[in-house]
Amino acid sequence: MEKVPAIEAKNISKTFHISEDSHNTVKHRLFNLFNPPRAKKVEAIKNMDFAVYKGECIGLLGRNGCGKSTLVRLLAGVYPTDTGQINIHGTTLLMNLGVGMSHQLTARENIYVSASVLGLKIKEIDNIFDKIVDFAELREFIDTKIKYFSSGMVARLGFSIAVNAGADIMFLDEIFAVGDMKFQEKAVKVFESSWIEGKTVILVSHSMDVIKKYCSRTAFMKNGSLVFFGETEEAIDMYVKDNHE
Ligand SMILES: Nc1ncnc2c1ncn2[C@@H]1O[C@H](COP(=O)(O)OP(=O)(O)OP(=O)(O)O)[C@@H](O)[C@H]1O
Repeated sequence: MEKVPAIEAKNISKTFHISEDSHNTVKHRLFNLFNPPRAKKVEAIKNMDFAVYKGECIGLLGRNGCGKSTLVRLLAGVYPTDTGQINIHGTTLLMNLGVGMSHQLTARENIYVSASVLGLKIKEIDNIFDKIVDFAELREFIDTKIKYFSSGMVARLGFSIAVNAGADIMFLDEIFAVGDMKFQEKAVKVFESSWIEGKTVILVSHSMDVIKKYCSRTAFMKNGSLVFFGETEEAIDMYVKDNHE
């Protein structure tokens, strides 16, 4: 079958500039009037080149702080890149602890906002609204602002919107880590259903079992670099070795 690109990343990079504010007492500040806090550079993503094809389920592995979330945020358009170019072919949805959802809005409002960003018309959202609410099991909280939700509840809502509104490309950042057991079982069922067919999924997870089960190819990242992108088994071996270094 011919490979159709869903995501093309060419030479992308992202650096964060963090100020190290150690002068956090009045005394410290006075003594350091002419010695401003130092700025620290974090090269979160270093010159990456890769392509993901339509219908692939890709795993993303690497130790804490290696840049996984930054990479999916760049791909989903949450952050601009410093260099390079990202071409996305299709609608995207980033699902992690509430990114893309407004904490000042209720669950109901977030459903309408997120689904319209995915290109659905109000009538179409009306039609799938109940399905989204039931799948997320959040009916009694539907008019509650999501700032009062637990992280698992936000994850459930986001996943339910993703499943029912159906973006072409889905970035799922640690979705299996936040939900409770019942939700995880549900999420697994979705992965094993026809829903996944034709969709492109980037799955960030520290769970080897999940990655092994669903990902045809896996990327292994270290210190902001893409060290390997290929056979899932090989990527897992690298990740396990890296954890023992
Ligand atoms: N908004 C930000 N501002 C400044 N620095 C950031 C920002 N987001 C991430 N970083 C830094 O970039 C680096 C990569 O962070 P990132 O969250 O992408 O890692 P990760 O691989 O997703 O980690 P984890 O497995 O813990 O979720 C870290 O050093 C982090 O401190």
